Amino acid sequence: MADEIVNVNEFQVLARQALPKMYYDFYAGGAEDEHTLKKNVQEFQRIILLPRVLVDVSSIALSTNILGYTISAPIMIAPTAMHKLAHPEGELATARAAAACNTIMTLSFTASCSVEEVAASCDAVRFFQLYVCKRRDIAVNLVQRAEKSGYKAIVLTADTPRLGRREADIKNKMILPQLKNLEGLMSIEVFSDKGSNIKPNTNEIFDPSLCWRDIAWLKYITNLPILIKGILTREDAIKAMEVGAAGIIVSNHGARQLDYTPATISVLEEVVQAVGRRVPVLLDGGVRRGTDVFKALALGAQAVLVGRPVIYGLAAKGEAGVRKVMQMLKDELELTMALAGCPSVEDISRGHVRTDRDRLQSML
Ligand SMILES: Cc1cc2nc3c(=O)[nH]c(=O)nc-3n(C[C@H](O)[C@H](O)[C@H](O)COP(=O)(O)O)c2cc1C
Ligand SMILES: CCCCCCC(=O)C(=O)O
Repeated sequence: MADEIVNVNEFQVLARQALPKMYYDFYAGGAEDEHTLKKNVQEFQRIILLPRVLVDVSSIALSTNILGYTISAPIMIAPTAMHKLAHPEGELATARAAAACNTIMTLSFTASCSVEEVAASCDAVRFFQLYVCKRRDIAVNLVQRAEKSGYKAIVLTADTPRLGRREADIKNKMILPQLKNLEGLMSIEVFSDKGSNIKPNTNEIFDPSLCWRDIAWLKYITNLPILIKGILTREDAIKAMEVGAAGIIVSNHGARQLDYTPATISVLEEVVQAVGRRVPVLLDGGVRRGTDVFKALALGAQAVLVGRPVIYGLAAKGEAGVRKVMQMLKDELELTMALAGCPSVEDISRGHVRTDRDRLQSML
C-alpha cells in the first residue's frame, strides 16, 4: 500500500498485517454468518445524498453537544474490549487520541487498562461502559470508581445476556487475558487447552437476568446519566425513556451478538421518531466514512460512535493511528457538509438523504 493512507478502510488492511491472526479475527469478526456485519456497512451505501447548492459554506461548524459536553465533531469512540491486544499502550493511547481530537471516549468494562489508569492518562471526556455481572457488587464497585475518576456517564450495554457466537474465536481458540477492571474483585478462567475462554467466562460472569426493572437499581447506585446501548426497536426505545435513560445508543454490538438483526442505520429513524427528541439518540455500527456520519445525522442521530476503525488505527500506528482515523472521518464529514450545503450540523436535515423507504413510498 502507498505510504499515504487516504481512508479509514485502509487502516483495516494495516491492522491485519500488524496483528496475529487470532487477535485480528477477534476484532474484525462478527456473529455466525456475519450477515449483519456486512449489512451494517452496506445499508449506509444504499442511502443517497441530496445536496443543496448555493448555500454559503465558507465556514463549516462541526462541533456538537452531548449531554452538556461540547465535542469537536459528532463522532465518538465506542467501547471496545482489550486494546492492549492491538497495541502495548492499549486504552491509554486511545484516550490520549480522544483528548487530542476533543471527543468522548467510552471505556469498555473489558478494557485492558483500568478506569483509574485511563482517567489519569488524559483529560478527554470519558464515559464508562458497564456490563452487569451476576455479582452485583462488581457494578457498584466499578460505577463508584468511574464516578470518582471523573467519568461523565454510564453506558449500559443491554444486548449481551450471553455472548454471541463468534466462530472465528472458537476456531482460533481465542484467549482473553484477565480483565484489568476486575483486578482484586474477580478473576476469569484463562484456559489454555480447552478452546476459547470468551464464551465460558462471559456466560459465567454476566447476569442474563438483567432486565428493565434493574435500571431503577442502577439509577440508585449512581448519579451519573445512564445511556442504554443496544436498542434496535421503537418498543425498546420507549421502554428506555420510561425507565429514565438519559440517552439511547442504537447498536447491534458491531454485529457480534445476534446475527440477522437489522443494520443499525436502517432502524435509526424508527427509534428517533419514538424518542421524539426527548433524549439524545446515538448510533454505532458500520460507520466508515464521513458520508456515513452525515447520513446518520440526517436520520436523526445526535452523534455516532466508531468501534473497529479505532482499533485498526491503534493496531497500525498507536495513538497517532487513532488520531488519524478520527481526523479522517472528521475531514470527510466536513467536506460532505460543504458539498451538501450544510454550514453546521444543525443544518443537516432529513431532506438531505433518500432511503429505500423513501423510494418505495414515492412509488405508491
Ligand atoms: C473487538 C470489539 C470489542 C467490543 N467490545 C465491546 C465491549 O466491551 N462493550 C460493548 O458494549 N461493546 C463492545 N463492542 C461493540 C462496540 O461498542 C460497537 O457497538 C461496535 O464496535 C460498533 O460497530 P463498528 O465496529 O462497526 O464501528 C465491541 C466491538 C468490537 C469490534
Ligand atoms: C468476559 C469477557 C467478555 C468480553 C466481551 C467483550 C465484547 O463485548 C466483545 O468482544 O464484543
